[in-house]
Amino acid sequence: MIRLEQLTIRFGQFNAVDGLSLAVEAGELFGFLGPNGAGKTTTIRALTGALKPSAGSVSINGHALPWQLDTVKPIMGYVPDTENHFDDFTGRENLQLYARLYGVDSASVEDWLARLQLSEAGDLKVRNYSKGMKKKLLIARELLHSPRLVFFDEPTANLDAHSIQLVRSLLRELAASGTTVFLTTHDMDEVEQICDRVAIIAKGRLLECDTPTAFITRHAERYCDVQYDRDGKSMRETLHLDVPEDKARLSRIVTEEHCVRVHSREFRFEDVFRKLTGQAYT
Ligand SMILES: Nc1ncnc2c1ncn2[C@@H]1O[C@H](COP(=O)(O)OP(=O)(O)OP(=O)(O)O)[C@@H](O)[C@H]1O
Repeated sequence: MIRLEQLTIRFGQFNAVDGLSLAVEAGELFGFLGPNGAGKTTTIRALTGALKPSAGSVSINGHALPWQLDTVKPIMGYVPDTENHFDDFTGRENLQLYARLYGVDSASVEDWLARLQLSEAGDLKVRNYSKGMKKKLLIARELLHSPRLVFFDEPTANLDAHSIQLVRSLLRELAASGTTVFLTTHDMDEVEQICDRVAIIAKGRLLECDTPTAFITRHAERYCDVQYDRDGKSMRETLHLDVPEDKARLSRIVTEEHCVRVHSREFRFEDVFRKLTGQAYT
């Protein structure tokens, strides 16, 4: 569905995206991660035809962007990280306007208002919406025309815990129905919960691309917290079990001290992200 081949986007002398190659297949929920300023939004702007590659290429279903944008635009949706509603219109009117533009049945407006739990707020002017409501309206708007490929730039930022769960379930449902979902997020739990595959970039370059589980298996570091009692004083240490001295130290504590607790730490996707991007920035 998506192919990036050595994509480079230059602003003056600065390479915001630097020789990035990626392939995303139809129906994948693909996480595109990186620290602030890594080049995620710039890449999405190239993928939605808003920026022309300085070098390399971007294609969707074999159509090169931005030149063949008109061919692929009808199958694409883009939920940016900032919303651009008509504030003096109600939520319902905003969706009705887009439904007419897309040639979509008005029943679809009610369906999407309901799916994003906005039916009750549908007749409220958007200027009176909360940030979270505006984000959900944006998501509804970009899904009205049943796109086969949707770009989401931090879709759960500013949402409460219920809405976050609602949107995550929706993203999984979209992928299950064959829609390709390209997601940027800074929420590493979200990545672990819902992404099929993930690419991590830094300074515009690809660091690694794989499933969340494979990332964790490959990069896992085993730590344990140990607590023991010495002469009535509580002592705590954190030991890195992949370092021989720490492993020997744990063995000594367990056999020679009055050990109260040994607690192994879970290695999470967030640890992988910090490890990889930390290395990229040192
Ligand atoms: N129009 C522009 N002109 C000059 N520099 C730009 C422009 N757009 C983006 N940049 C620079 O390109 C780099 C990548 O920006 P981008 O917005 O793609 O990062 P990001 O990964 O989306 O970051 P964040 O997680 O903070 O949203 C940044 O250094 C940014 O300042």
